[in-house]
Amino acid sequence: MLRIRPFRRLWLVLGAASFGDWLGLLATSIFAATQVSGDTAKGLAFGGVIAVRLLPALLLGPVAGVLADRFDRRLTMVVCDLLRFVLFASIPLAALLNIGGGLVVGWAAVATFLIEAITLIWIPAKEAAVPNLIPRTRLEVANQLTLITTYGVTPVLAAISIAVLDRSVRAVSGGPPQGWNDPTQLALYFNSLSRLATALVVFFGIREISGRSLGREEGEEGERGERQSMLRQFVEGWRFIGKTPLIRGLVLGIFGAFAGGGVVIGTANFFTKSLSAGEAAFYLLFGSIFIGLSVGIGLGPMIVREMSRRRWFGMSIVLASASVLFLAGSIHLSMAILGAVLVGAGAGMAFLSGTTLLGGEVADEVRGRVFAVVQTGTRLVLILAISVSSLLVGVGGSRELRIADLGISVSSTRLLLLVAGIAGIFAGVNAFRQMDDKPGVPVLPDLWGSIRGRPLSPAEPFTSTGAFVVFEGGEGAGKSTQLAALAETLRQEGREVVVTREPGATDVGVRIRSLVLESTTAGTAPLSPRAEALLYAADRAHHVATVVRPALARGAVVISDRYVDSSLAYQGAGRTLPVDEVSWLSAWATGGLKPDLVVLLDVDPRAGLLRVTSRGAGKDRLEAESLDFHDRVRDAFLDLAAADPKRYLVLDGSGPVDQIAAAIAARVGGMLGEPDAVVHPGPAKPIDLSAEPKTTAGDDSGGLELERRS
Ligand SMILES: Nc1ncnc2c1ncn2[C@@H]1O[C@H](COP(=O)(O)OP(=O)(O)OP(=O)(O)O)[C@@H](O)[C@H]1O
Ligand SMILES: Cc1cn([C@H]2C[C@H](O)[C@@H](COP(=O)(O)O)O2)c(=O)[nH]c1=O
Repeated sequence: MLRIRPFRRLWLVLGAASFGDWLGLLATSIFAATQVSGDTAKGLAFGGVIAVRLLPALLLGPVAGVLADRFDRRLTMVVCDLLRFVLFASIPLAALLNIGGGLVVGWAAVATFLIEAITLIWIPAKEAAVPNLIPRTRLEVANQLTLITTYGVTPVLAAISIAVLDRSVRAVSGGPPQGWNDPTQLALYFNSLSRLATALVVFFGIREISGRSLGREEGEEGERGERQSMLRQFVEGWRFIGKTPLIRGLVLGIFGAFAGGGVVIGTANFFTKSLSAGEAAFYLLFGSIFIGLSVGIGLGPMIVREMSRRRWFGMSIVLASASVLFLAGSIHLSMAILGAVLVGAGAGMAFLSGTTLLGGEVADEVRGRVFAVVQTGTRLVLILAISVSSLLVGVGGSRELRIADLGISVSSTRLLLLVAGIAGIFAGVNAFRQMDDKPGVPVLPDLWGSIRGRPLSPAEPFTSTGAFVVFEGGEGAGKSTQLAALAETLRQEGREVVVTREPGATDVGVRIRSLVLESTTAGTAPLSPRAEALLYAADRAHHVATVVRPALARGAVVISDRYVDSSLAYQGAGRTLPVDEVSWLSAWATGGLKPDLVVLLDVDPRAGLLRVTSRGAGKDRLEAESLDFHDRVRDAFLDLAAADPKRYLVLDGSGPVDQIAAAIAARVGGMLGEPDAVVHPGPAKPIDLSAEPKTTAGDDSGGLELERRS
């Protein structure tokens, strides 16, 4: 990632600037407190500076995004940083003027307000520029790097630096620091210089940030007379957010997550009391949330791997909110610490996936405005959630609930956490629904598959008016015989029937069939199991795309001699390749197309193979496999049928041909209805890898249907 020159430079300056900003935040607050005397005044000065930092979001937030989308982002960043350079330096310089503590604190507050207002413009410009510097596929890693640098490494470094600076100054001067050598003042000078450095590097070293965007080109045209008004740009930004389900889901999800986080922060102090834990527990819980955040941001993508980022976002919010519920029910500090780590992990993953989605899926011309809304909204939601929840926790008191020997304190704090958790879960589910890019794909199997690098694919959109019947079974089970009989019956009823098979129903398939079934010539290496699986999958992909789907779309009844189950049984159980991998491969090859009915003809492999050899044509490569191999194949077929009994008709293939044919015709006839009213049982669904075997349902099989083998 850091090999990309403009990104490397931006990351370095952002790291330095973020370090400076954290130093600045700590220093301004401490600095203001040291300018006045008395506990109350110190507390007011400290809190006042923090409050003033949050205030501009209320006033300027919405406009900031318009500026980021309207003007050259590089110049916007440079001008903002030069102004911040001057303002940061002005705070300690004011103290040197001997104008009195009150005025110095007043100026610190004004300068902080202005700095924060400028930051509101700088952040959307920077956030909107980053996606233009790197390929989309690397955006997540870039976000990981910047988030960990900004919220993980630099705040810790800043706190350590201030402490070390303070100690060093005291050691050198032999007393408390005075005037310019005060570490808080030095930190502010450093903050100021870091902003100057950022401005210079962005101006001279990262010209790419100026890249053209439609909106800004429009802006330039506007200078020739057609320029959109700022008000219109502002309104359009909001309209875009309101009308685009992905963005709406993202924004609401992020707000929900921040509201939950705010409630956790607002109630944290009372919560630790309700655990009867000491003051240190408060800091322990905070530390745990931060550890969780780092885990979520740093390890999240490695854990979920191929998971759809849109799904991951909603799921992360649900994880964080469910963990808030867990926190609400914690009766011991160890439980609360686990809950706090999980809250942090969920929030970190939501933060990372949300930022990446915003960067990757929002068009450049509105990106600044969307980032500005998120930035402003999150601050407001956070302040509201913290203040309202810290007010409410005081109300209501607490009751002691005795369950067995445990005394659980049921306080308004826990109730608030409960409400926040439930509301967060709703926000997460709502975000998931609005943004889902795999509708119909079951969530947990998809998550499990993704963790193992094989996410489920959504079924290809496809309207079928026909029906898809597949014959499966071991060698010589009687598939071709029964398939021909069924086709004849259906044709006599006046239906369009397409008889096909795997492998070998297409020109490509014929060539694949000879590759997989012809015995290897002496001296050449035998076909490897994986290559064999891929060849069957390739045949299937082409077969489904060129024969099966078009026929189903026409309304025909498609009857295929073998399909996906043959791969699961032969390559999975027979060749002992991981069945879920073979299943995933077939699901991908077929776009998730499942048959409406699978007729499984079960015969003992010994009998089946005898039938095959009695045809006198010799054995192909698979027929020549060992009896053990064929036994495994048979068992696998029966297990698959048992796992999805409604979709299978399992018949004893050693019975009389006519009886088997009658049983099949009855089942298929019942499924299809009257010839001119073909009912398709349901749309194609993705293959669910998590299905556990279930018992076989009874059916109209004329007494031939097999019991499930244990
Ligand atoms: N129920 C049955 N009872 C006795 N013989 C049968 C029965 N069904 C089919 N046969 C015979 O068994 C042999 C194999 O039948 P068929 O070709 O239909 O099986 P298959 O499952 O399609 O075989 P393959 O695995 O080679 O595709 C044929 O000679 C057929 O006439
Ligand atoms: C589709 C499919 C088939 N096979 C095997 C099963 C048989 O041994 C042959 C096909 O021969 P048939 O006479 O047409 O039945 O191929 C397989 O191993 N995997 C598959 O996916």
